Amino acid sequence: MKILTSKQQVREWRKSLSGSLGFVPTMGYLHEGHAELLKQSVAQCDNTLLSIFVNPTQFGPNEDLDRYPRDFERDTQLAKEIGVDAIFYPSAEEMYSVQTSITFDSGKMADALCGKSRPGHFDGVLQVVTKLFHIVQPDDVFFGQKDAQQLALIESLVEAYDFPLHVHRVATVREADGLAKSSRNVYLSEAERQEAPIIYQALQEAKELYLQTDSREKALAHAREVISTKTSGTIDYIELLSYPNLNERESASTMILATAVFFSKARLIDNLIIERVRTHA
Ligand SMILES: Nc1ncnc2c1ncn2[C@@H]1O[C@H](COP(=O)(O)OP(=O)(O)OP(=O)(O)O)[C@@H](O)[C@H]1O
Ligand SMILES: CC(C)(CO)[C@@H](O)C(=O)[O-]
Ligand code: BAL
Repeated sequence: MKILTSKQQVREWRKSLSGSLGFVPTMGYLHEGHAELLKQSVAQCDNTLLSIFVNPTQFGPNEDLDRYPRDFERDTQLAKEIGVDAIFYPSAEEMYSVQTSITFDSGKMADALCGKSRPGHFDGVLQVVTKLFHIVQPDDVFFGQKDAQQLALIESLVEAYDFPLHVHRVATVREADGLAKSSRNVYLSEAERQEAPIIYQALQEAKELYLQTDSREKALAHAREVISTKTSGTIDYIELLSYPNLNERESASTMILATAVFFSKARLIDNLIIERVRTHA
């Protein structure tokens, strides 16, 4: 497995390949969620590249850029076991040495959910993803449904700006007790880790309620009540929107029930996709 640290090395490696290239962008500190993305790429593509880059431009001034968990040795070992062909592991200087006045604006789709509480976050994500796609030139890219708003924005970027690649959606991988796997779960105290699975339980109950009653208000109130009474976390948002458009007013056949919850040192996100089957009398 090759470790590539410069854009030039990636370009040369890319040129040497035969067959298709699958690409899995990450911020490292890999877990089974990332492993699933990588396994799907290895199974479907002739070659797989993993990138590990904690992208500074998607972090707000008071967020966890400096303390974001890192373990490059362990990540390398896991990637090797899965059959990854190369890791792109650039420095921030390598990625951002060229100055430009051109900026990214994620627009309306970033006004909801995480975009609302992390202003500028998705502009940074789309900026780095655009750079990575141009450097790597993959045929297939793999993103997790856990970061549903990110996935929707990347799909929109790819479609609207004609990136010649296919975006694969990968279902959220969970711990045995239902907690969505996340690099940030390590920030949870023991007591918080015990109660964190309640987020997923609350979403499941609210989804059932929504399907039974068709009432957005009842579903959201239930999820809010369960999370606020049964965990010590503070709700950042709970929303029920159309997916992937993320529109509050639209009552679409595919909806997303999504939440973010602050614990003492971690902000966890989770969501469920709801397919509404219309029955005609
Ligand atoms: N539990 C999961 N199941 C499936 N995919 C996941 C899961 N967690 C992360 N991913 C995907 O892995 C890719 C890289 O995400 P990232 O490195 O930010 O991991 P993360 O665990 O989500 O970290 P964080 O806790 O910082 O959000 C993204 O496409 C993300 O959606
Ligand atoms: C897509 C990504 C690698 C861009 O930095 C990041 O937002 C992530 O890990 O989900
Ligand atoms: N997985 C999303 C990356 C971030 O929280 O910055």
